[in-house]
Amino acid sequence: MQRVVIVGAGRLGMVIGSGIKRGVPDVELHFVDATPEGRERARERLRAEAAAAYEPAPGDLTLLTLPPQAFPGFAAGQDPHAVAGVTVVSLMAGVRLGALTGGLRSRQVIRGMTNIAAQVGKAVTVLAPDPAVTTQGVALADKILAGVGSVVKVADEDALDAASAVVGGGTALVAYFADALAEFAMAAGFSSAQACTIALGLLTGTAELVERLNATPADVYKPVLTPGGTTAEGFALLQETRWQDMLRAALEKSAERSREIGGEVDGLLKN
Ligand SMILES: NC(=O)C1=CN([C@@H]2O[C@H](COP(=O)(O)OP(=O)(O)OC[C@H]3O[C@@H](n4cnc5c(N)ncnc54)[C@H](O)[C@@H]3O)[C@@H](O)[C@H]2O)C=CC1
Ligand SMILES: O=C(O)[C@@H]1CCC=N1
Repeated sequence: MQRVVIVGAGRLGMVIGSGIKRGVPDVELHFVDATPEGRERARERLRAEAAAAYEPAPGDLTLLTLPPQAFPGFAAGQDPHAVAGVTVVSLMAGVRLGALTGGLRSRQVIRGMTNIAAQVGKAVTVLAPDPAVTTQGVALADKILAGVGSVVKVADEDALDAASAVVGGGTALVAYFADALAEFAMAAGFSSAQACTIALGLLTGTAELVERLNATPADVYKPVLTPGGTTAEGFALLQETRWQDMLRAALEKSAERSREIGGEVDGLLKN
C-alpha cells in the first residue's frame, strides 16, 4: 500500500487528506501535527493515523501543509538520512525549492500549490519539481495529486508565486465573487436558499459550459453581451471602473506576498 504522510493537519492538510481518501485507492494515510488538536482532528474526521513526530519510510510521499514560517523549525528537527527515498511535495505558499532542498537536505523535493477544492476532487495542483527529482518521484506525486483534481507541471518555480495567488487563493476569489452575486439576489427579494441556488448554478453552469465547448472564459462571456441589452450596460460600468485591472492588481499583491514569504523563510533558515 502507498503511504502518504501529510505534515500539518490544518485547513489544507485536512481537505487534501479527505480528497485522497475519497479519490485515491490503496493509500495508507498518515498525519503529523505539532498540536494534540490537529492530531485528534485527523484521527476523528479522517480515521487516519496521526503522530507528533515525522517518521518517514522509503517510498513514502510526504505532503507539507504546515505554515511556511514553521518549515525551518520542522526541517531542523529532521534526520537527513530519514528522508532519503521519500518524495516530498511542499504545498506551502512562497517556500522556495532552494529552502526546501537545503532545509531537508534532499533533492527529491517538489514545490507545489493547490486549493481546497481537493476535498471534492476538483483541485488544480501546480507542481515544479527540483531538477534532481526522479521520474518515479514525479510520477508518484502526479498520481496522488491527480486523484484530487487536475495537475499542471511547470519547469520554472517562479510560476509558483503566481500559483499561490491564482490557484491557492483563487477559490476564495471565485467564492467572494459568487457571494456578491448571491447578495444582490437576496437584496432583490430572493430567499437565501434561492440566492444560493442561483450563485451555485452560475458557478457550475459557467464552468461546465467552458469545458464542454472547449472554450475560454472570454468565449463564454462575450456572446452574453447583447448589444444595447442589459448585461452590456452592467459590463460598461465594470470596464469604466477597470474592474479586471483591480482583480489583476489584487492577484499581483498576493503573488508579491508569496515572494515575500519565500524571503522570510530563507532568512529564518539562515539563522
Ligand atoms: N488554506 C488554504 O486554502 C491553502 C493553504 N495552503 C498552504 O497550506 C499551508 C497550511 O495552511 P492552512 O491549512 O490554511 O493553515 P492551518 O493553520 O489551518 O494549518 C497548519 C497546521 O500545521 C500544523 N503545524 C504547525 N507547525 C507544525 C510543525 N512544525 N509540524 C507539524 N505540524 C505543524 C498546525 O498545528 C496546523 O494544524 C500553508 O503553508 C499555506 O500556504 C496552500 C493552498 C491553499
Ligand atoms: O492565503 C494563503 O497564504 C494560503 C496560500 C494560498 C491560499 N491560502
